[in-house]
Amino acid sequence: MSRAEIPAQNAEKNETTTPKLSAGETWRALYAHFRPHRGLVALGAVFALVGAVTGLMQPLAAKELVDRLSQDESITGILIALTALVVLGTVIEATGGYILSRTAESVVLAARRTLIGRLLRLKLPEMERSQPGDLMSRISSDTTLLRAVTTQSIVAAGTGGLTAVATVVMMGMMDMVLLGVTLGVIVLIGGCVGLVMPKIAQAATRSQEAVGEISTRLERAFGAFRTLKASGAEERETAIIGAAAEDAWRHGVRSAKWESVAWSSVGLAVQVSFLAVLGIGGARVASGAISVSTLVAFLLFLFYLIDPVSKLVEAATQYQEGSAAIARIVEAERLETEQTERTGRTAPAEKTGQTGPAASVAFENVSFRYREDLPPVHHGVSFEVPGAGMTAFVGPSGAGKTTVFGLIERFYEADGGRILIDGRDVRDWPTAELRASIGYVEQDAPVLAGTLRENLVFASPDATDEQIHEVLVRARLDALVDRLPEGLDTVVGHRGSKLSGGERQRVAIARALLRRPRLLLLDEATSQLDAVNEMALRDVVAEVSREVTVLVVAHRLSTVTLADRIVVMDAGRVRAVGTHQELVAGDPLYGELAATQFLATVPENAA
Ligand SMILES: Nc1ncnc2c1ncn2[C@@H]1O[C@H](COP(=O)(O)OP(=O)(O)OP(=O)(O)O)[C@@H](O)[C@H]1O
Repeated sequence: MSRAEIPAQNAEKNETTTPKLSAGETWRALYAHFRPHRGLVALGAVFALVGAVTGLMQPLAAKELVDRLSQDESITGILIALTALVVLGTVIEATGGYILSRTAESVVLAARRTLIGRLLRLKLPEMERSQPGDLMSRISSDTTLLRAVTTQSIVAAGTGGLTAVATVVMMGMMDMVLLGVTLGVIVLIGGCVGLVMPKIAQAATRSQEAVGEISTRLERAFGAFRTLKASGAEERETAIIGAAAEDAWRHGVRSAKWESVAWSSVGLAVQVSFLAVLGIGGARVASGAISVSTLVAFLLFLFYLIDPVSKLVEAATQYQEGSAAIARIVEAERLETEQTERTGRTAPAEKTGQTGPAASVAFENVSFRYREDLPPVHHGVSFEVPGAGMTAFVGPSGAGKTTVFGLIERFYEADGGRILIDGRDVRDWPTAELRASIGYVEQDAPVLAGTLRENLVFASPDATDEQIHEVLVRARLDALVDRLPEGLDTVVGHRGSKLSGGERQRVAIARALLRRPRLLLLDEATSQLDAVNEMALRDVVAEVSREVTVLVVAHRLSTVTLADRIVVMDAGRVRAVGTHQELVAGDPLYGELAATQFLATVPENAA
């Protein structure tokens, strides 16, 4: 993999490039995360401040100690006071540090919860535009960068600033000339630190983007692991993901470089001022302008200035990293979500053992396109399906059959016409209630990582063992469960990889049935099933359709011949509706499909 290929790879994920937030927007976004925790942060700040003040009193005690020593006075009292100050200061600072770290974790938790809640409610088109891996890295990696900026760095900036001012005032009280020298050095070097700050933010943004790219690529590879292996693509993908990791490393190193420039500037500022104060202060002691104890106290104050100045620099660098992360978090938060809140009405899935009447479905002149820049997929689709019975949708690949299901589920909004379920426009149904009435089995019959039981109860977590057993029998899965070493608690592997294609399909049907739907949408797998599996599936669907409205995107003759009615779709339109025999005789496209695509002859008992 040459370096030249990497920009091309990145070009694909244009849509996930971090937006630039203005300074005000960045601050407001960070403040929104900090706001709910401001009480605890304030408490942490008070502790930090008290700790700093006790630290600040130590030079005064030390000055008193030196003075008493030089005047041959007792130092016991002042020694005890100094020890108490040190111990107290340490305890207070440690408590403040704990409060702040705990609050920082709470900020991360709240940010993660919000993001998880929003991302799982994304509108489907938004999800299709995004990179799931990159979105995952925003939840896992970017949120951790909020940890410091919303707590420690705010407190560090506040307490550091206050302590620095107090220290400077005390230094001024000791000697204005030495203070002038100290501030001169600090301001000069501080200016240089200010120049490198934006570079830290830039490097942090790039680094986070590269981490997102790693997640995106990994998600792609793990999602098609068999294909990856069968294609012999391991090395290529390793190189691509490795290049993204290298990108993250490069920008991390760049950020570390600028951070170390900032830190060494702080060290330099302190050392140069220390030497300057020592030289000029020594001369002032020699000339009698100040006493030795004043010089000692001033040097101790200078020593104490290191901490607040370091805190200010640390706060500034953390702010740069936080601003990189917050831009990516804000972008994810701005993605459009669905309103799927539940209404007062109980959804069928929540009733115990009760199935409502089978739902009727009607499309009235529906038109739809997936995106403005894509051609329409439906050009005025109309059909009517009464309650119960089975309706098969057939047609050439790309005719718009699966899209019918996406519109019924309201994953997408139709651009024109109406879709009626039980005579009621889907736009007037509360989304949660609408979906609770529907069982949906996708074409690739997704089975989730976990146990068979977890898969079955995914859509109806309150299902009883009896209900589970009932659907297992209906989906002809009971024999499989008996065979499995741990029965329902057998782990089925990532995406159900330990099950056969037909078993996966029946698990998906069982899951949908457990929801006790009034309408079952079944997108039949295009892959061929063996005769036993095919028969099992056919029987299950036929049985279910006696009491539930079943719509099937059919790819097999065995399914089609079972249907009460067949809707023939072509290029986004319904061209004919009828039974198998009517259509074989009356519709040339159907006749051709029956003869070729279904790859089988009509069974003798066909309807
Ligand atoms: N999420 C999507 N975004 C953009 N275009 C899409 C999307 N899903 C499907 N399409 C396009 O819409 C058209 C209809 O797709 P649809 O899946 O409804 O066809 P189908 O009749 O079910 O096909 P098949 O029998 O191959 O499953 C196709 O041209 C497809 O490329």
